[in-house]
Amino acid sequence: MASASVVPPLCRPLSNLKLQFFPSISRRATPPLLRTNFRTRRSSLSAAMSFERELAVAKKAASLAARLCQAIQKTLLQSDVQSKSDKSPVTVADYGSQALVSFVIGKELGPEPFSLVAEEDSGDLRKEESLETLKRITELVNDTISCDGTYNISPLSTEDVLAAIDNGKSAGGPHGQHWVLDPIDGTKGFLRGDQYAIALALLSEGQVVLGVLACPNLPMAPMGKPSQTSSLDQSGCLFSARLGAGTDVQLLHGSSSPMKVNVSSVEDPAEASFFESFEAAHSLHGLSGSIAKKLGVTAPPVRIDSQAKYGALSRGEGAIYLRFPHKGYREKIWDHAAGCIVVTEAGGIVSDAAGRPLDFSKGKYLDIDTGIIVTNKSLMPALLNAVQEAIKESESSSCL
Ligand SMILES: Nc1ncnc2c1ncn2[C@@H]1O[C@H](COP(=O)(O)O)[C@@H](OP(=O)(O)O)[C@H]1O
Ligand SMILES: [Mg+2]
Ligand SMILES: [Mg+2]
Ligand SMILES: [Mg+2]
Repeated sequence: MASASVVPPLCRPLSNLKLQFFPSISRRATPPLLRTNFRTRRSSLSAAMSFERELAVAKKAASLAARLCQAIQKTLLQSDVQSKSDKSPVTVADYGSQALVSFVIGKELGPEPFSLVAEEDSGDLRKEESLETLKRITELVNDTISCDGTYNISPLSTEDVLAAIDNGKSAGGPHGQHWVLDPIDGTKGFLRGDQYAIALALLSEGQVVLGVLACPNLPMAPMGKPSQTSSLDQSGCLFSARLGAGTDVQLLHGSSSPMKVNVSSVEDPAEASFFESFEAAHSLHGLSGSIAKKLGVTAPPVRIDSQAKYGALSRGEGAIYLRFPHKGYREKIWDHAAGCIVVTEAGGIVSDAAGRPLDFSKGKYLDIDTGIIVTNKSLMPALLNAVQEAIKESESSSCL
């Protein structure tokens, strides 16, 4: 475990950086109707159908969690901790982020319990040898809340933090409403100082109805094109999407207005570029290469970590995302739920390798055929053909 000295004092760098762009969701300003439980809310058509308030809560939660992750990643890079085999600072960030998101949802939409399907649980943290780590996480969570200033509460105890993390134990499924959280998606990218995302979605009756991706290291200016305004490059992006309402992007921290985004309209594969995982262990780079070749894509793959790939695609950067895990790997819903709605609301299509839409209603795993492919409506038919041919070829060559 890393020493307490690597934990940054959050208040100092963050004290003047309150989340000023969410004043509308302060508890006091919330109409009483919207503070009732989910079942009651569903009886109010306008509130139930729009999910506007839930989206504002999701943006607030993900942004606050991003604050904590950014502070930890900065320290990781400065102190070179990422080169050690001990990955505990990441664990601290994962737990802290999950606790914060759970805390914000509970504060904003409580007091009734909510259902959260999340990646982390508190099992290891409850062990005696983890007490110092738990105290550090608690301190980080309290610092982040107090620097933000929205919630005037007494500091959370270690038990409060454990309970907030364990809110994420829900199994999901086809009925009711379930928040779906990946507190840090792209852990390996986070360690390298590369891309990662805080990914939060809401499932209602088995369907993803909203999603946000906080991408602290993804600049507002498209990759490879530095913006004229350096502050734009420093903030990171917050993507948000609501069913039927499109996808927006805005600065992760700051007061920019959300801007509507659309996926690429490229129709000629020769002009398309494609994303895939940075980590070869997460996706078969050889298979994507042969698909790209069949399709006529000439640009080399763009390899980045996390659901930042979905965010980048939603704003028209690149035209295709290919993900083919090694045999036996089961995809989890928190790795795709937010990214999926961010892309589909921007006009894209997300499917498995057989062309079926992803089904988020089956619990924490996605039951998918072979892989996940994402592109625009024009390219999808040709992409599906190329995918199926390439898979057939790779299967027959592995039988030889
Ligand atoms: N063998 C494997 N095959 C496919 N995905 C894997 C994997 N091992 C881990 N992952 C998932 O890949 C995610 C990162 O995706 P990407 O490669 O696009 O950055 C990880 O999310 P976490 O970082 O949240 O654990 C993890 O859930
Ligand atoms: Mg993940
Ligand atoms: Mg994760
Ligand atoms: Mg993980």
